[in-house]
Amino acid sequence: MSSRIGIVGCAGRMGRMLTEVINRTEGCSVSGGTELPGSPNLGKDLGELAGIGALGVKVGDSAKKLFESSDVVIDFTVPVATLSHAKLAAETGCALVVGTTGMTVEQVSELEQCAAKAPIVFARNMSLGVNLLMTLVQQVAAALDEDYDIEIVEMHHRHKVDAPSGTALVLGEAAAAGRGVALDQVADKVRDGIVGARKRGDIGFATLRGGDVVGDHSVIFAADGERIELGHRASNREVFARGAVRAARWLKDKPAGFYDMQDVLGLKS
Ligand SMILES: NC(=O)C1=CN([C@@H]2O[C@H](COP(=O)(O)OP(=O)(O)OC[C@H]3O[C@@H](n4cnc5c(N)ncnc54)[C@H](OP(=O)(O)O)[C@@H]3O)[C@@H](O)[C@H]2O)C=CC1
Ligand SMILES: O=C(O)C1=N[C@H](C(=O)O)C[C@H](O)C1
Repeated sequence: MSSRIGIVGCAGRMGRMLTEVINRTEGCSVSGGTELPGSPNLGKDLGELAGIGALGVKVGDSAKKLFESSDVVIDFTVPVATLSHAKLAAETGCALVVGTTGMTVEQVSELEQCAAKAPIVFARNMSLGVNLLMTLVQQVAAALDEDYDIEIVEMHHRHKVDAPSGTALVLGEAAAAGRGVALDQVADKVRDGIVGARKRGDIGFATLRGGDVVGDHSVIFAADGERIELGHRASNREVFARGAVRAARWLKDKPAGFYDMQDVLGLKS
C-alpha cells in the first residue's frame, strides 16, 4: 500500500523539495502540507509551489488534520513548531521524521519523550554522505592524540538562522566520542578578541554564511607538520529530501521509538 506522507512547513526550501521527491517516489504520495495560519501560501497547490505542476493538494494550516490523515509526517521547520508537531505525533501515533536543527538539549529531550508514543526519526543531516562521514570522523579522532587539533568549518546560505549548523555539531560529537570526551566539555564555538592560545584538546567551530551555499562541512585535524581534512559538500537539497523520504518509508511499520539516520541506513554496528 502507498505511504501517505504529509509535509509540515511545505512552502519552505526543504518543504518544496520534499513535495518534488515524494511525488516522484514510487509507492509514496503527498497527503497534504501545512504552513502557519496567516501564511500567504495557504490554499496554494503544493505541486505549484514546488514548481512541478498542480497535484490537487492544497496548503492547509491544521497540523492536527495532517497527522490524522498521514502515515508519516516530515518536519523541516523551526524548533518550537517541531515540538508541537511531535506532541501531535504522540497523540495520534503517526510516525514523524524530523530534520529541524537549532534545538536545545532540553528540546531534543522533549522530542525523545514524544517518541515513547510514536516512532520518530531525528537527524540533523539526512544525507548518506554526512552519515558516513560521522563514522570516519569518529575513527580518525580515535586514532589520533591531542597533538592533532580538531577544527570544524561549515558554510551555508545567507538565510540560515542557527549556528553552528546541526551537522557541524553532529560531527563535533563524533570527534569527541572518538576521543572519549563529551563535546560540551571541549567545544569552542566563538572566538572574538584576545581569546588566548588554543587550548589543547578543544574542538573548535567556525561558521560561514553567504550566498546560496547548500551545505559545506570540513573536519580538520591539524598537527605540527601535517593536516588531515575530511569533508562533505551538498550541491543540492535533494540529498536531504531523499534521505528524509527513505526515513519515512523505513519508519512506516516501526514501533514507537527514537531513531536516527544511522538506524535507517543500517550503519550501526
Ligand atoms: N536534517 C537535514 O538534513 C536538514 C535540515 N535542515 C533544517 O531544516 C530546517 C528548515 O530549513 P529550510 O527549509 O531551509 O527553512 P525554511 O525557512 O525555508 O522553511 C521552514 C518552513 O517552515 C514553516 N513553518 C514555521 N513554523 C511552522 C509551523 N508551526 N507549521 C507549519 N510550518 C511552519 C516556515 O514558514 P514561515 O517562513 O512563514 O516562517 C517555512 O515555510 C532548518 O532547521 C534547517 O537547518 C535543512 C536542510 C537539511
Ligand atoms: O539549514 C540548512 O540549509 C541546512 N541545515 C542542516 C544543518 O544545520 O546542518 C543540514 C544541511 O547542512 C543544510
